[in-house]
Amino acid sequence: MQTRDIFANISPLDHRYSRRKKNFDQIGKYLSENATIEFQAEVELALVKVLARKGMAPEQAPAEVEKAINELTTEEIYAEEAKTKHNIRALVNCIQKKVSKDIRPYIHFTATSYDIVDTANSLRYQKAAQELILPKLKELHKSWAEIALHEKDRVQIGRTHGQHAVPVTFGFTIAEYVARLGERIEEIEAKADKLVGKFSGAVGAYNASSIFFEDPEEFEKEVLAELGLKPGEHSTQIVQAEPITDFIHALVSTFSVLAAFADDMRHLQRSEIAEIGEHFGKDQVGSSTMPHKRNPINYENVKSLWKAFMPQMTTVYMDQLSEHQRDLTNSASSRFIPELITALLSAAARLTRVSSKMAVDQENIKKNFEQNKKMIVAEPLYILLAAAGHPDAHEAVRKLTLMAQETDFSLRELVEQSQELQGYWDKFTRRQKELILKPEKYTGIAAEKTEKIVKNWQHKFDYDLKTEVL
Ligand SMILES: O=C(O)C[C@H](Nc1ncnc2c1ncn2[C@@H]1O[C@H](COP(=O)(O)O)[C@@H](O)[C@H]1O)C(=O)O
Repeated sequence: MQTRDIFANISPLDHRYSRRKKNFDQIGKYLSENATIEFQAEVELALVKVLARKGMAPEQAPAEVEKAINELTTEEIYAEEAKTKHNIRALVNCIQKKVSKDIRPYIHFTATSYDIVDTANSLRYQKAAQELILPKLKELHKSWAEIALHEKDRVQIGRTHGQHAVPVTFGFTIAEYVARLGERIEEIEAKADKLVGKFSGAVGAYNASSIFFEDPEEFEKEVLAELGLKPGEHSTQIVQAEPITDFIHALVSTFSVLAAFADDMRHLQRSEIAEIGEHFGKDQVGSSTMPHKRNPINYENVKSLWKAFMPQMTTVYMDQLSEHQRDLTNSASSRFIPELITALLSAAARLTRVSSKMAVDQENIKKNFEQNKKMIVAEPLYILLAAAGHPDAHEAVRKLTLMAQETDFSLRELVEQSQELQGYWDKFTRRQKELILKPEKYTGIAAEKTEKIVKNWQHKFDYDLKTEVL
């Protein structure tokens, strides 16, 4: 077996959930180990650029450093780390070896390792959010908006506690997720914008940079501005932990929305419910032993990935604690954040694929609705009786539902058989009576609300839908 074979990798994210996808190179651009080092080198370059601009480093320093970092390889840095046992010193040494003697002193000048590491991470996560995560999630969002709009009028039984409750529409069911994902997308956008860098040295008091700069905070701002970042209000050897914690929380809670959707859709695929289906390829196998099966494997995969990565949030919270001006216990743990992001991207891509080919079984949605039709109107009936002056409407209707369960009569028929209740019934308007006689009309404003939600997000995210929102 060749060592470069992708199946030699340990993480299933490499060989199973991302690498085989055509966008892996793009993911690797921000989340791979090569990217980690490239972004760190980019921060070292920004420092040299500012030093040269200030006349401290030779004029040609940025060009030389840029050339040097273009030639850097991850392998050589790891080989150097094997000697130094310090990854950032290894990076600095490798850059220094590639530039002329008079430029070497300005590599990493006044910096501590985490001026580089934390700044580079904020930068790559911010870019990953803008160029990778947000577009991918918006694609998924659009596919859900399409379904919501297309299905806005399709009456479906609403379920609470797994029991038939009162009617909604299938579009409304999906609109919940359009709203929840939309709000999370905005949250990711906001939290990515708030990621910060630092250039405040080994304990955050600008000890080294204040030797050379009258206003070291201004110098920090200049270096970070080269990269499009800002500093936080305070830093120690590391940036304040909260901006990255909030950013990852936004990602993980988004992942939870995806998992909740997947779980709901999986339940709607149960044999007894069968209201939707996953597209099934003609050569696809459902079960190795039961040839008839069509399993909701995609939804199950998303929930499973979420189970693997959602708990990582606990680690992120633990990384908020660092002793005094820092300890290194957040170092190894934070190296797994790219995996969490990759898993989220994989789940989003999978759900987009499945959602855009979702099969909605109109017959079964109707059949399930009809199943309990006579009970569904218990709620409007009791409310209308109360509004018509019945002193104990809830109890009266509860008794009717028990009778309805024991007989073939509908609630309406039982009302008709009771002189007392019929008296209240006669006070109902035509429209109110219709709600009891035709439970499928008892959907509240499900369709309008669906349309409103879709329209809101279509406007915000500026995408076209096949089904027009008027
Ligand atoms: O600017 C500095 O370096 C300041 C220094 N603190 C350190 N800051 C940043 N990195 C450091 C530090 N110390 C070690 N290392 C190196 O970090 C690497 C940790 O590797 P891993 O545990 O795999 O994540 C691994 O390569 C470690 O060697 C201090 O003494 O405060």
